Amino acid sequence: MAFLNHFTTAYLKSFQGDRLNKQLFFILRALHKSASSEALRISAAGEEAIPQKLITPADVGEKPSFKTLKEMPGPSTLSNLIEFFWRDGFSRIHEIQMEHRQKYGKIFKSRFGPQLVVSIADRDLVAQVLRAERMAPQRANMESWKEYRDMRGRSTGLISAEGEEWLKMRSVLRQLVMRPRDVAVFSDDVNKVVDDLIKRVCILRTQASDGATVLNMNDLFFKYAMEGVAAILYECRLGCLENNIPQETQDYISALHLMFSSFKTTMYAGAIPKWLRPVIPKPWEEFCHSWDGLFKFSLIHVDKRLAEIKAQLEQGEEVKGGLLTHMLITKEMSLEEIYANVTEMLLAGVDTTSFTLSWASYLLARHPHIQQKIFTEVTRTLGPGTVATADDVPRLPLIRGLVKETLRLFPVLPGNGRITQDDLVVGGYFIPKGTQLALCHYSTSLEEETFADALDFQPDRWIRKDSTDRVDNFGSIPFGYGIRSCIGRRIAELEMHLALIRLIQRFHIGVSPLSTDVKAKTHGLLCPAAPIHLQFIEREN
Ligand code: HEM
Repeated sequence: MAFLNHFTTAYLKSFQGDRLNKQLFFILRALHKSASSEALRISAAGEEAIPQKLITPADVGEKPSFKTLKEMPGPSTLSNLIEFFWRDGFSRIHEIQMEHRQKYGKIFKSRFGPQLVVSIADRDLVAQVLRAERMAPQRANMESWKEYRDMRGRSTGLISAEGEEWLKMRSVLRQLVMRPRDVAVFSDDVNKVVDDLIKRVCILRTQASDGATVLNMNDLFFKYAMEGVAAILYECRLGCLENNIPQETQDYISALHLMFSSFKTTMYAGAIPKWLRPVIPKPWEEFCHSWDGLFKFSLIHVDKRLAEIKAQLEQGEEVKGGLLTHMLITKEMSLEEIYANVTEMLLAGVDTTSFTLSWASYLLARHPHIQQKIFTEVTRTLGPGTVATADDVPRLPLIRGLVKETLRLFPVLPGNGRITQDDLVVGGYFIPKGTQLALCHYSTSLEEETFADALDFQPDRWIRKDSTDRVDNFGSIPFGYGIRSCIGRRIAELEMHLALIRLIQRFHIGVSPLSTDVKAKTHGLLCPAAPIHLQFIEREN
């Protein structure tokens, strides 16, 4: 989901902010106040209803004490250019976030040509911005995504849609997958994919010279995540974990790799102005080519299910099914909207989940004592050999802590974006409506004030001691927050929890001598900078 990274949005929107003066701010605020006093945000499962809070002059004191964007510190355009284009800053976005936080403080600005981005690297300020969101928050300018869809006559999906269009689709989808109990029904489907994951681990380790090592875990988890999410979205199996992967699945994987491996290329597709495309055609061509591949795959699977449903109805049979069947039968979304949403969800759901699983198993391997503690919890709670379902997960707080802690240390999306829909005062600065914000989740999740010994891997820090003890959420919000947060969160958690439980039940996971100390790099998402090789040693039950 390279699109979510704040630096990728840098080119997207021209900034008009510094011009607004403080007097105008008071007039605008007064208008906003009357319009929004009773506004409540949509209440959704897992999306708390929060009274909309706009920043008013009263909030900032009778005498305005806020500063303008001109006064905000930050790196110069030139140093940014050098950092990104000469020093390959694109692969160190998470580190640059930390460096800038250190150097410029909780809030700073960066300029990328005409685009100004305000970065917010503080838990409480991030909370303030997200709590003040309106009904349909905007993440970034999605012009290039929309242009492709218009060109091909396709609809936008949740990621690329905005405003009313987005709100309509979101209200359909959130009813289907936002609550843990909505996705619990997919436990059996996901467990079948976990069966295949375990079989694959067994095959791969027997092929290794030591009979234990699986090389490049992310390759395996990529296939697992794709198979898992497709089992839920398309209600079918793709064969990713088989010895011979079917051609159409392979074509899809290539399209997906093209979208991400050429991260810079796809980023430039949006950055390069249309008039320059005849001179530099490759980025836009590759961008369109990978989208063609992704849509083609969804069309095949959605159309197949649609044909099955029609045949069943013609036979007078009762139609039963999962998510896709529900969407096709209820027709709350048009067929084009269904194509677009399953395409975007599959795109969003594979690398995110597989990187997190790779990091989680790497961390387990690096911390055998913690792994043993989790193994003990799992065996004591479930008993030997039990295949866990979603209903068991609440009784396994360390498994949940493992995933949360992994995402705190390695948030797949190290930064997220928002375009302000109101004028705001944040951290003492006046930020005009329409400003691109970058929420620096990587840096907030490593803040000592929120997480003691922040660099240490401690899954048990997420276990509540009593009902009053709340681990502060805004320090680490890997799935985002509020109405525009990750729609696939519960699906991802189900896939990760069930896979990790079974791997821990069956194997002791160790670091292979072939794997050195693996660091993170940013490649759109935060991913391992080197392949992770792990040993899987069968446990004796
Ligand atoms: C570890 C796994 C995952 C992580 C860490 C993750 C993280 C995120 C984040 C941070 C956002 C942006 C939220 C915001 O702007 O506030 C997001 C959006 C989104 N994610 Fe995920 N995600 C994961 C897995 C998935 C899966 C499995 C799916 C689909 C099945 C999915 C589908 C989406 C979609 C469609 C959006 C856009 C939502 C909207 O704009 O309404 N994600 N995700």
